[in-house]
Amino acid sequence: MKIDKIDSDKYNVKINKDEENDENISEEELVEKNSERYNLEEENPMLDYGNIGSSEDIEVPPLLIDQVIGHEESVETIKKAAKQRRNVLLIGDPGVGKSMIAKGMAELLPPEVLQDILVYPNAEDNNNPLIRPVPAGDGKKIVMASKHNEKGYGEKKTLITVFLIIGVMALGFVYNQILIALLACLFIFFISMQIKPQNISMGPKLLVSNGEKRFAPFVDGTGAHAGALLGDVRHDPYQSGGLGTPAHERVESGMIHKANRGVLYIDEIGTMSMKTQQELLSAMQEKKYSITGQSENSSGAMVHTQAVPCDFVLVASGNIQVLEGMHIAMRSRIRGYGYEVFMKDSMDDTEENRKKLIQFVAQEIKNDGRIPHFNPEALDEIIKEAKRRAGKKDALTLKLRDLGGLVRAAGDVAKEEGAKYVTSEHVVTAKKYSRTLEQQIADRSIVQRKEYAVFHPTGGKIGMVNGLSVIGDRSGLMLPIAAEAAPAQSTREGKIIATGKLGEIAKESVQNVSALIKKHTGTDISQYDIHVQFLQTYDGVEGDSASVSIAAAVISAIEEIPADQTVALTGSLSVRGDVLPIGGATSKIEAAAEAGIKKVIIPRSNMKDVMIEKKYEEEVEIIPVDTLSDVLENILIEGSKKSKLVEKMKAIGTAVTKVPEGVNNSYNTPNKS
Ligand SMILES: Nc1ncnc2c1ncn2[C@@H]1O[C@H](COP(=O)(O)OP(=O)(O)OP(=O)(O)O)[C@@H](O)[C@H]1O
Repeated sequence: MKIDKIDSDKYNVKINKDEENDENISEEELVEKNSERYNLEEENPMLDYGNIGSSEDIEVPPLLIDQVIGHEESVETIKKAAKQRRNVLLIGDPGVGKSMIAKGMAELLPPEVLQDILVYPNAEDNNNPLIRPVPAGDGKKIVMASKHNEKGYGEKKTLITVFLIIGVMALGFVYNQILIALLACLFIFFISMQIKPQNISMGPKLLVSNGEKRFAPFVDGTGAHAGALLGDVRHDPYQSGGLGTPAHERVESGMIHKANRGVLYIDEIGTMSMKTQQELLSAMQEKKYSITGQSENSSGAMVHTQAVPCDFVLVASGNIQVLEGMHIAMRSRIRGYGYEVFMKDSMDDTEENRKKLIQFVAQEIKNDGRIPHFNPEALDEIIKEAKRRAGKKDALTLKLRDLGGLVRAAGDVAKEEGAKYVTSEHVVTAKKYSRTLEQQIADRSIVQRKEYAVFHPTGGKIGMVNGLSVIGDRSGLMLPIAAEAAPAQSTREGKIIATGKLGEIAKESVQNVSALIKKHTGTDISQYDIHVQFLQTYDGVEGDSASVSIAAAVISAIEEIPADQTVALTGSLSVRGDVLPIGGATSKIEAAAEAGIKKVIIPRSNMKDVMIEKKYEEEVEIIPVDTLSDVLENILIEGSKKSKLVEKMKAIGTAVTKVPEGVNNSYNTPNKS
């Protein structure tokens, strides 16, 4: 900590020296300056492709589980779970491969133990159909044999009926009693329709068929209602007089039964009703579950089959919030008889992982089947994008569903041009088409805000700063913040009035900064009513990283020192005045550059995450900071008021570094007196 602070002071001196010439800095100089700070030249060296001419030469493993990229530990656990038939709870972001892993698990379960399930009528109790499991493949044969008997009988019956009718009509002609003969024929016809021998109407129905399956079944029960999940018995209005369809014919299996001896996958399990989760739990415990009509008003509710086997492995998944809606007993069951797996959203940027990523591209092309293969430069462009999307410099994203979208979009562009291979240019073009909704909203908001002059990236203004935020996953957004300080109306203490969704964050950061301001500038902000406003904030904006910006706006307002409008800033502020890391550094810097900002202040610890596109490197200077005083030094417009304030504020950093080594200085806030 001590060394950090001393370094940061030195660094600030360097920044200040650099800034003497900032006004006339050329694009090349700016790139050089930025590259010194965040090692541009290190970024994305080409992968050695050896004798790989295109993604066509990359082998795609036959088993789905071996196609899963970047989750080695999770895959290990899944393999263990498959061997022992354990339940699994997969927690992770959308699109990181949860359902893919569950499908892969089904391939690992032994297929030779699969069963077909037949349902038979019960002669003793019509409403209690009988269940008979048979080895996979036999179910169909049994039903076919029964149908064959039925067909033979039907043919015979038709033949006899036809003979009888012809005979009666002949007699009618002979004795000239045609009308009586016609009535007799009609009677014979009705009788023949009603005759069904016992053994034929008792033929079974195939409830679950696994005959042609090479692997254990994988059943996706996501979002299924109770009937589809647990089975149902259809309603039949013709129940009186024996005219209706027999009860066993109306029984429908549920997903839990179809998943017997395989995998039942349920995404967002926490959104399922507690009742259904409870039923699912008892099915898991008993490994068999009787089917009944799910609607109380239906005739199906009277039917109750014998217990139907449902010995499935449950793979439940969702994001971390899903745990809130999950039945406690269900979670405990998975924990006790299975594994909980937390899935990563990024992997280290190593050569091995880059190779896995190009294997992913080859897989997506093969699965899509409609796009050309990628040449090495295009593969490199995908690796670069995976780095950018990870939001960290030494990482590659594992949100591969989204990245797969870019692969397909690039393929479509190449196909439209009739190109043999997808090139890096196609990938760059595709990025424009595969922008997320949030990116499109962010882009449009920049244009709109410029049009309506919500922010002006020139000159200085008191109490107004350009904050930066992210919406969605990775879309940067300018977040202009205005603060106004007026003497408190109440004699006891001032108020912090912050409007909009980010109000709470604004209040917190003003409270955080109040102690610092009082200690180091002597200004007691409780004597002011402070108004903070986020100008034209889009609802989905996340505001954690706005605390440094709010503090800067408030200090500028109280001290009446104008803030530089060519500067944008982001960072999370600690109560001690340290600027802590935030997410989405790259997209925030790019959004600032798009908006015409010249300098962006970011937490120093985020410098390793900066991967802005080449075109922005020439447009914007990135300034790393450690403390609030560094921020003020860079954002406030030069003048005697500023120099005095920054001098005082800098005392925080120096005082903190003077804590003796070995002492945990987080509990030793310097005492000015
Ligand atoms: N780790 C991965 N390795 C290889 N391909 C992946 C991986 N993650 C995602 N994909 C690709 O993305 C597709 C979608 O992933 P999948 O449906 O498994 O994500 P998910 O985590 O289950 O998402 P959700 O929670 O939204 O259902 C996969 O079919 C595959 O093509």
